[in-house]
Amino acid sequence: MSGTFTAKEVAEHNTVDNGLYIIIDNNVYSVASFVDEHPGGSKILKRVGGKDASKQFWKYHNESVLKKYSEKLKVGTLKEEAKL
Ligand code: HEM
Repeated sequence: MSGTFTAKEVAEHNTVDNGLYIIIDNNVYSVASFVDEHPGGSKILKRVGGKDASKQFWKYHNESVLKKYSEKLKVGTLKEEAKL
């Protein structure tokens, strides 16, 4: 599954029930299936649902985490002109 999302569309997916999308750089991830296994906890992920979490992500992780989980969690990319 892969698509292009506006920031507004991502913002609509801000709960586990509707996919819990988060933006990291220009990519969109659906972390609903992952929240319960997130080593950093589910709470912190739910808090950034529907938002750009790039800053928080890079504070706690490195590129290898994205490499490992992208295939499973990435649902698309952010529409460039719609970036907040
Ligand atoms: C696609 C999204 C994410 C994935 C796949 C992911 C994955 C992981 C993994 C695998 C770890 C274990 C440590 C490591 O291997 O580096 C971890 C730890 C952690 N993550 Fe995430 N994470 C994601 C998003 C986020 C976001 C958006 C935040 C903050 C808002 C966050 C906060 C943390 C914290 C605080 C830890 C614990 C760090 C520690 O104990 O040292 N994560 N995450």
